[in-house]
Amino acid sequence: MIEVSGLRKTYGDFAAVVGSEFEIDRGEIFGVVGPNGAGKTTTLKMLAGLIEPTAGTATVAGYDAGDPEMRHQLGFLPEESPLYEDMTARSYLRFFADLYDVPRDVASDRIESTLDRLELEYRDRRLGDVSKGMKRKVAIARSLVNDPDVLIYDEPASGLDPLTTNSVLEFTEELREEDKTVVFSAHNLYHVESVCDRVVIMNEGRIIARGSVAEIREEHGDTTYHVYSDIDLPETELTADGRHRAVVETMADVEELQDAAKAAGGSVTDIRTDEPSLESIFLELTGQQMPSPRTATGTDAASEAGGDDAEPMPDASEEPPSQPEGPQ
Ligand SMILES: Nc1ncnc2c1ncn2[C@@H]1O[C@H](COP(=O)(O)OP(=O)(O)OP(=O)(O)O)[C@@H](O)[C@H]1O
Repeated sequence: MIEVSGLRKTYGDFAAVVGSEFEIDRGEIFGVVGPNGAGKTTTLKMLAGLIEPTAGTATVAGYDAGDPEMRHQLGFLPEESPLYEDMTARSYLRFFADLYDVPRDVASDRIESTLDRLELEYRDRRLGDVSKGMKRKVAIARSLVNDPDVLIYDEPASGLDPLTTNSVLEFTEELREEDKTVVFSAHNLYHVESVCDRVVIMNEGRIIARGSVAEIREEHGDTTYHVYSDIDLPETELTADGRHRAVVETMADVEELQDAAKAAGGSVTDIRTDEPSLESIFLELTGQQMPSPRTATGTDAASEAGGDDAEPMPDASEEPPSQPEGPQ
C-alpha cells in the first residue's frame, strides 16, 4: 500500500530524513517513533505529499506522494490540528465532506457513524467551546470524511487524557479491521507497543531499528530470566517475600541453576522471563529517554469534562494544507 525508497529531505546542509526505506501493507498499523527532531513529521508529511522529498520516492496506494489523485485515498491528521472554532463538529465535518464532493446523504451517515464510534458528544456545540480531546476526535473524524484507504496520523494521541488516548487507540485498531492502512507517529512507546503491527525507530533522520515490536525486542533487547529455587544457592538472593531468586541472561545459565539446585538437594520452583520494554530498547539505541506514558498522555480530564481549555482561535490559514481550504 505504501512504498518508500531512498527518501531524503535536507534543509540546506541539514538532513532531516536520510534515505528511508520501508514498505507498509494494506490493513497494517505502522508506527514511526523517535525522539524530538528524529524526522517523524518530515517523513509523514513527505508520505502525505505535503513536503517534497529532496531525493527518493514515496508511493501511496499506487500514486506518487504529491499526486493530487492520491489525496482522495488519503486522510492526514497533522500534529497540531486547529479547527474552525465558530463551527460545530457536525457543520465542520459536513463542510469538509462537501469539499470532497461526498454526496450529502452519504456524508451525513458517515459523519454520524464516525462520531458515534468516537463517542463524540456535543456535536452541535461550537468547536471553540469543546475540550482538547473532543477537538482531536473531530480532527480524526475529518480525516475520514472522504473514506480514504490510507490514514496518516501525526501523534494522534499526544497530550490527551488516558481515557481519550485509549479511545483514540482503540479507534485506530478498528480502522485496521476495516482494512485501512494507518501510519502514525508517536513519542509514547506504549501507544506503539499496544497497537502497531510494525514500527520503525528513527533517530537523527535515520531508521535505526525496524520490525514488529517482538522482532525488535529479539534483535535489540536482552531477555532476563528470574529463576526461583526452594534452596539457597550462591547465585540467589532472598526476595522481599522470602524466596530464593537468581536473575540470569541465558537459558544455559538457567540450566546451570537447575543442576546446582538439584546437586544441593533442592529444585527450581519457578522461572519467569522478563522482556525488555520497547522503551528500554529505545533508550539503549538512541541514548535518549522517552516520556513515560503518564507524562506523554498528560492529564486533560478536567478539560474533557469542563471544556474550558479552548485553544486560541486559529487563523483559517493554519488548517493543514492537505485539506481543502476552509471558509475565510
Ligand atoms: N522547514 C524546516 N527547516 C529547517 N529544518 C527543519 C524544517 N522542518 C524540520 N526541520 C528539522 O528537521 C528535523 C526533523 O524534524 P521533524 O519535525 O521531522 O522531527 P520529529 O521527529 O517529528 O520531531 P518532534 O517529535 O519534535 O515533532 C528537526 O531537527 C527539525 O528542526
